[in-house]
Amino acid sequence: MGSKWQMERKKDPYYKRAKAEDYRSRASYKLKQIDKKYKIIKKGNTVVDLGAAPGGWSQVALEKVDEEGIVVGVDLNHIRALPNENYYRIKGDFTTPEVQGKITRVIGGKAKVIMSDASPELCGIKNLDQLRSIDLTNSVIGIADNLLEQKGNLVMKVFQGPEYKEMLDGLKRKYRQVKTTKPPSSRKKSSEMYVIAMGYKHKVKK
Ligand SMILES: C[S@@+](CC[C@H](N)C(=O)[O-])C[C@H]1O[C@@H](n2cnc3c(N)ncnc32)[C@H](O)[C@@H]1O
Repeated sequence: MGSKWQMERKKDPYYKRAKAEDYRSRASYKLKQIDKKYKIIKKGNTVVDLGAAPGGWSQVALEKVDEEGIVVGVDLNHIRALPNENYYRIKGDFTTPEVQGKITRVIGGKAKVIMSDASPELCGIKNLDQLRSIDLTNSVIGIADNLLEQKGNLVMKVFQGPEYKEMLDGLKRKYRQVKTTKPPSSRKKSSEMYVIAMGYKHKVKK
């Protein structure tokens, strides 16, 4: 007998599908559903996957970019290797200049897509968790400011909190189009949302 969480997971259709289709995570379907709707990743793109372990989003991105593009997965945790020669892994904290420098060196220029499914480590204290979430979101937006090429796309997971609207307004000034979505594979009880910011314009000074 497993735990309640393990039992629920076994019944989850996306978990079963991920196992059957050889994806490392049920989260793969979130990116598939987002990309089907917004067409954010194209053949030949350079994609940076922030908070990539175990690698489900990276697998989907690799299918999309094909052999002509590259995907870089970054995580605090080890990401097991994938067979694709155009997949690069970086272990570390992407909020640090050191890891950001490594990403820049690996892509050798700018990225067409920055995506982040990163979740902060939650401690259960609401205010503190909200702050951690905002910090992580701001880091992802800052990385996109530095690494995205003109007309590039950003996809990131966010948790709705007090600064949510302000964050969206900030993105609307920098991107041609900003959408929010909760893909069908995102659990209803989770407060996560995904922001899709398309067509990066330029860095806007506050
Ligand atoms: C929900 S998982 C990502 C799942 C992934 N999209 C997939 O499909 O397999 C969130 C990940 O974000 C990573 N993460 C959170 N904060 C991070 C940070 N500052 N630097 C690097 N990775 C981070 C965690 O270690 C965790 O592996």
